[in-house]
Amino acid sequence: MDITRVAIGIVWRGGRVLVGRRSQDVPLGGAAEFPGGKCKPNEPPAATVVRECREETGLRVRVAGKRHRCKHQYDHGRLELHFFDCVIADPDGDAEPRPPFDWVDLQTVADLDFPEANAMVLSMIVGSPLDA
Ligand SMILES: Nc1nc2c([nH]c(=O)n2[C@H]2C[C@H](O)[C@@H](COP(=O)(O)OP(=O)(O)OP(=O)(O)O)O2)c(=O)[nH]1
Repeated sequence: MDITRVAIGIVWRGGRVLVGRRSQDVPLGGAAEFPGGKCKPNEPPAATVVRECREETGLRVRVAGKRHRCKHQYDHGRLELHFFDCVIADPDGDAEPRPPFDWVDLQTVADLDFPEANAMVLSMIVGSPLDA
């Protein structure tokens, strides 16, 4: 069965992370989400996450490290999810994300309605935040 590779960024700044909301007309519509998306053929997930963060939030990020990898079966397909800790590439530059993305306190993040596949990574980041 086909598996779709997805790369997702946990973008940190001063104890907060970037969170958006999925459109209503896509799978998992209306859920909270970290920036990310599907990997293009032959595209390494670390490159996907930088590209998707730029496309979705307007911000340039760099990968600080791998955080978690898991597989998850949704009704809309089977995914292999690669989660990366990321930081703003230019720490002195503008870090105002494009809506619906916004900076959210880590304490608040765990209460949001993220997709099922995020459950493990959410407890990981709350228990062990990146100092950025
Ligand atoms: N962006 C994002 N996607 C997530 C998260 N958690 C989670 O299970 N997903 C799932 C939802 C989707 O099935 C998949 C991401 O695919 P997508 O459809 O958003 O990707 P994309 O931006 O490349 O979309 P497309 O325009 O090519 O359709 O990963 C998350 O935190 N962020």
